[in-house]
Amino acid sequence: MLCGTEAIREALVNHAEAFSGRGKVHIIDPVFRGYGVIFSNGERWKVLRRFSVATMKDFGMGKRSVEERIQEEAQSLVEELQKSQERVHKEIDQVIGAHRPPALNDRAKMPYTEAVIHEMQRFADLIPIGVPHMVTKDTQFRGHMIPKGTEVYPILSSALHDPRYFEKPYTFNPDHFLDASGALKKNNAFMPFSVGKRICLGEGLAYSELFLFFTTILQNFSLASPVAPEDIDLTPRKSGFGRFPQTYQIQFLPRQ
Ligand code: HEM
Repeated sequence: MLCGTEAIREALVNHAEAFSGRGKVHIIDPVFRGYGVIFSNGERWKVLRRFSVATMKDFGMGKRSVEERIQEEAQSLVEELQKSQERVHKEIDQVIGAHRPPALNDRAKMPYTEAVIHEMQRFADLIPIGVPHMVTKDTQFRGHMIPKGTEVYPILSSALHDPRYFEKPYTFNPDHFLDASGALKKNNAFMPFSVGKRICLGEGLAYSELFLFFTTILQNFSLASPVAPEDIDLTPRKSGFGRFPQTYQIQFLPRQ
């Protein structure tokens, strides 16, 4: 188990090649049988990773077209949610007028929104024990000899709740990602997508979606809960390989 920000970074970034193997996930392995970019190893993984990155680039990842597609998706989600309140909307449209959808280059000017999204990902801690790695060769690490083939779990939760990097690790607080002047602050322990050679391949896409969906929804609605805030139970429904939240009721209140 790799616990804590430094241990995870030292292994997955400083010894990136040695720790780039994929360990076994026993309930999933019989399905994937070592195929697919997530569960493959060696030359097969290298080829698949290069192929996947190239394919995503061909499909326009990081280009304007993907941004537009996500905006459309976000917009249609908003439209779904707005259907029952069409009258209110007409009124809003007449009084306020049409708004342009949020765009990715707004991010730089929205440090607080960015901090909230970072904090949501940190607090949600979706993949607490990470996806197992495997050392590809005998490796000296922090005075220990780790034999080739050893499975290594980067405990992402230990970084996302590292008290040396987050003042109140178990409290939702966007200030964790803001400096004194209100600018977005990089935090080395923020690694919901992991780090190093096997870092999530969809990081850019997932983050773009989170930003565009979140800002599009909040541009159009205020969110509320029918339950008093102090009665909301934040204990996850299940916590194992994934950390699944409970089911909540949420109110989308169209903004005036
Ligand atoms: C919020 C959403 C997501 C989170 C939190 C997340 C997190 C992760 C994590 C922790 C890993 C393991 C990294 C490691 O082995 O150290 C991973 C791997 C991976 N993710 Fe994601 N992911 C997300 C969305 C996506 C999306 C949208 C895609 C596809 C477009 C994607 C594709 C992959 C792939 C292909 C790998 C395996 C990379 C490899 O083994 O080389 N992920 N992800």
